Amino acid sequence: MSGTQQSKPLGLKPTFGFGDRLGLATPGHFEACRQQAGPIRGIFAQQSIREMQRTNRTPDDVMNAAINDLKAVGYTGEWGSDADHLKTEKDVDYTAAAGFVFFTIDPSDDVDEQADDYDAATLDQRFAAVKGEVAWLDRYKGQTIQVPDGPEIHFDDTTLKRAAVKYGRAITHTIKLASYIHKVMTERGADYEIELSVDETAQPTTVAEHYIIADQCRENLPDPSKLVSLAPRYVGDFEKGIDFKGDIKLFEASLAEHVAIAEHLGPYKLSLHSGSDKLSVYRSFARITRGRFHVKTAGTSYLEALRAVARHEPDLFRRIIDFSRGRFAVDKATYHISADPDKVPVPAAVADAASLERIYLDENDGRQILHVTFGSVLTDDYLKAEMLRVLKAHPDTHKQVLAHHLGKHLELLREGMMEARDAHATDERHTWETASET
Ligand SMILES: O=C(O)[C@@H](O)[C@H](O)[C@H](O)C(=O)CO
Repeated sequence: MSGTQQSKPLGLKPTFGFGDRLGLATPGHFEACRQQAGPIRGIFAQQSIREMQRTNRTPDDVMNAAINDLKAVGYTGEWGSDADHLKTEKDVDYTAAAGFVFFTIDPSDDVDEQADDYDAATLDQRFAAVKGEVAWLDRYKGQTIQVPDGPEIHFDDTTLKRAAVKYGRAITHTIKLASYIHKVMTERGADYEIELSVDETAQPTTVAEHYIIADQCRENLPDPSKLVSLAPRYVGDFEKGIDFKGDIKLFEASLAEHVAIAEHLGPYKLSLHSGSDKLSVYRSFARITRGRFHVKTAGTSYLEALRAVARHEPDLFRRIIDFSRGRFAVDKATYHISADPDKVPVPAAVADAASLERIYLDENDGRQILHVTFGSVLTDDYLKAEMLRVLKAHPDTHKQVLAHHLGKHLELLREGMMEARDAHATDERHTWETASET
């Protein structure tokens, strides 16, 4: 298979992840890129281990769906593949064998998610348990570091203890898994790149914690240049399938500090997970990162597939809604979402098909009910077969709704990049334009 059909590392170029849980979305994803991406590169094969487990799909299924659909549209440009939320060496073997070249390390199971709430006594107790794993602590002890164009960070004892308790074991896990990825890809003779993601944790990553995580990666990864992306836990709420919740000005100010650290210790991109539908922050995310970003989406494409089903077979859409409502209480368990099904009318109470589409695909609570139950629907033999039948019978509708919806995402990101370029036209610092040439 020719090189142009294989995914490749995309370095510091602006990238957008198109998670496809069905294996039929790439035509619409590619069309969205064709219409709106500009210099943003598409990562057309992106699934987490969790998603593949929930949909009974393999890394080969995900990779081959992207390759075949890109070949079908005659695309010979560069594109990426993201083996997302990897936690173990087995996850690495499983996805590397399918040809993935971008590996998202997720050490969140080793993050102490209550660390910010510990009082001094509890913090000392927790610190005693991790002390043996954080020999790096002395490197920062008593230091005050002024990050160029960024925050002044004071590494006082409490800050260091809290960072050690919160991320100490996650740093160890990251270095170990990154070293294994390096070994596997070197043996395969394949280039690769890494993202570190702690986005799915309860408490925001402080600038001191970001600095320590990135500095330790720079010191200990076999090839630090392979760390092209980092997803801290940002301030604000990034719930699945709906727009950003929080103070945008606070988010922008915090993001600017994270960007300064990434430029100083990297450079590497900042990554935004659960990027689906975060339309209110996209322009500032692209502007403040100056186009040095990665955005990940997945659930929103599943919802657009349901929109295509709703438009052609409303009775099947009703059946999927009823089934999803029955599964919601169980499936919502691993997500941080605020949907309340009691606030959403059951399909039998909504006669009009257009109203049902609006309630369950354009309003927050309905979107989240359908979003988090994707795994149950896509592992129900009848509903999955019916959904695939309708989408295969109406590929143009599926492609059109995806291109329209994901196109809105890309358009806002591109506008933010243009704002950055205009604002920094005379700035000699690396901007997204030079990155996109490397
Ligand atoms: O649900 C998943 O496992 C993925 O969508 C994962 O959350 C991914 O990293 C993401 O944030 C896409 O929106």
